[in-house]
Amino acid sequence: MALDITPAVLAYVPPDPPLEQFEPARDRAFFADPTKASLLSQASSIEALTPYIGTELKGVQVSQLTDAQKDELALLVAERGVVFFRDQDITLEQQHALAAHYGKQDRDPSQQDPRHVTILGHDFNIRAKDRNVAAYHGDHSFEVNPPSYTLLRMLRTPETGGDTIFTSQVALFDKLSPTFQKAFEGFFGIHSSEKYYLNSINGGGKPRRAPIITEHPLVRTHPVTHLKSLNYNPLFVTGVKGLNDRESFHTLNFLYDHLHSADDLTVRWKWTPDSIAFWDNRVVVHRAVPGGYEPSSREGKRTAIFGERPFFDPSISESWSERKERLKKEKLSIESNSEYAVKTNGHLENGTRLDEPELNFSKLNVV
Ligand SMILES: O=C(O)CCC(=O)C(=O)O
Ligand SMILES: [Fe+2]
Repeated sequence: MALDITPAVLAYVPPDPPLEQFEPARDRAFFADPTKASLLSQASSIEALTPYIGTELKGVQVSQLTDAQKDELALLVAERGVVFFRDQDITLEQQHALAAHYGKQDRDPSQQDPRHVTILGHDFNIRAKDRNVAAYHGDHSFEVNPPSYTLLRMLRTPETGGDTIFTSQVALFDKLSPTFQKAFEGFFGIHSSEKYYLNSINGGGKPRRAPIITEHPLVRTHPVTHLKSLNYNPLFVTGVKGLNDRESFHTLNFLYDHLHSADDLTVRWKWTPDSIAFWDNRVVVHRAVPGGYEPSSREGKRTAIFGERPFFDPSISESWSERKERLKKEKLSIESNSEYAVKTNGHLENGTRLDEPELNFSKLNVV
């Protein structure tokens, strides 16, 4: 395999240097009303698709959101991992404008218009190949500043097939034993774009940047929710820093198993034309389900923005279960505090309940 690809790499010198680390603008979720009243009161239905991840909003056109609603959507995405919409009336330029609201757009070095990535249908055997979008991944996790808010809009979809699966890394961390949680909190994953780069070159592409290898904490703190999340994906994480080869191999195998047996922490989205998935790429991994449909019947456009450099700060972070426990206790002790009660037990005018204490991290959203 190495012999097949080496000559192509040697023959091609990419024009651009790697991106330097930068400080992104403050996460827009910090600007949101924690109750998200403006966004949610407009929705005709708010459906949590699974307990841990994924909410579908109906009756909302993302192209029509006010700036306040866009900020509230960021907070909802950060809390629920991924938010879905159907029947959206939005142009590519409007999609770019929406992305730009959230920060500096991730520029994909392999695309003609690097502001977005064109996603096509996938036709291969998921069991035979684990080097592409069928492998669980966080988009561009090898970047120094990997993407945070990421939006995929499907223009065309097959009648059946071509679904995408999203899994919560917050929940994946939470389901580890306390002993593994502690151990992993000290680890750094090695994220590499080498395979991605080689695939691109071997597919006839001319990526603008050389491959990069970046170390990121294996457990990260979400800057807004302050929840602890695993920061692993099998497509780009090639090793664990400081472990010897066998230790690294078996640790990655464990993580692979942990992720691939997490049906309970996962949502599977069936696309229809003009539907959207908007996810927080910092705390969610996803995979495309390939095969069984005509690839040319599927096309999407993905936009993303650069997030902060992943960090882990134990002094401000909690696991999902710790958060739930604390909110339960605090609620008991400050039940008479009406402001808090509104934030954690709000009801929409139309009667739809939106509290779910574990989904409401309002106390930390305002730091
Ligand atoms: O094709 C898909 O379903 C997912 C593609 C993907 O990985 C992405 O948009 O980041
Ligand atoms: Fe992806």
